[in-house]
Amino acid sequence: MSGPPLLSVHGLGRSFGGVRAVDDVSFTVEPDSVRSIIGPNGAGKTTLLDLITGFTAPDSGRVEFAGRPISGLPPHKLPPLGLMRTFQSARLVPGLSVRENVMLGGYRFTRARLLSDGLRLPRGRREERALSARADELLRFLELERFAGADAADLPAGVQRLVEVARGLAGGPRLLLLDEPAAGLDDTETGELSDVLRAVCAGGVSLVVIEHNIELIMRLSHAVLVLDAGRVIADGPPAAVRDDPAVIEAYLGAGA
Ligand SMILES: Nc1ncnc2c1ncn2[C@@H]1O[C@H](COP(=O)(O)OP(=O)(O)OP(=O)(O)O)[C@@H](O)[C@H]1O
Repeated sequence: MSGPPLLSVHGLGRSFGGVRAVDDVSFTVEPDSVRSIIGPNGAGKTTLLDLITGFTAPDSGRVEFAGRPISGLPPHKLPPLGLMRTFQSARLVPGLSVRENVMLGGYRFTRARLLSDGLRLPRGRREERALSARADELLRFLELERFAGADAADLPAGVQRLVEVARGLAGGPRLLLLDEPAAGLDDTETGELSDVLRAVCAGGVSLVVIEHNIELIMRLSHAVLVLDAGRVIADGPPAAVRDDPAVIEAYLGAGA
């Protein structure tokens, strides 16, 4: 890991009424790394992701991605730059196949694209075939090809989470932000997810992972940011963060 950071967050802040949800948060994501964000419920983790990806406007601070300012850009401008995210709530689309769900992650909603799709022009069909081929390639990479034609809603939670990762990769990001990818998974499924995320990172995609599963965080991360009540209370390698008394008191508890 060397060179300038892939993502730089400087002094981000946002209040909702009287609640300072994110308070002067700064951190970086290095190329080819996994950066985790942990903290108690309500610590501001999802709001921080929303501020980085343009879903919520910050009231202070700025963000740079790959050396260019991205503060103020609307969410749909970020995937073409190489920044993708998944959502805690927006899961796979039921009624669509796994392949179709993955293809959704690769669409570029430009005006020209909507026109060529709407009119069924050759360009639209060509892009459709390219997206389908890319989806199959990703499903092979994640060893999910046997599920390609299945209805996404019929799959076990562990497989659905992996398909969400595939969908996040479909647009060819340099950085993928994952909001609680292990939510609802058992130990075996979490282990599989961990292997997949490692392989994704080794393949040149950096990750930001919000998670409550500390085992996963410790296994996966190069650096961990800890939030409490909107503020950074620790930032460093996983082992140092785990042993930090402030983190133990605010989040991990005596049993961790
Ligand atoms: N749109 C909103 N309007 C009002 N308050 C909000 C809004 N979004 C977040 N908050 C508040 O901001 C604080 C941070 O919430 P956030 O969801 O970012 O925390 P979190 O760390 O992601 O929590 P969890 O682990 O439970 O997902 C909370 O007090 C929450 O109630």
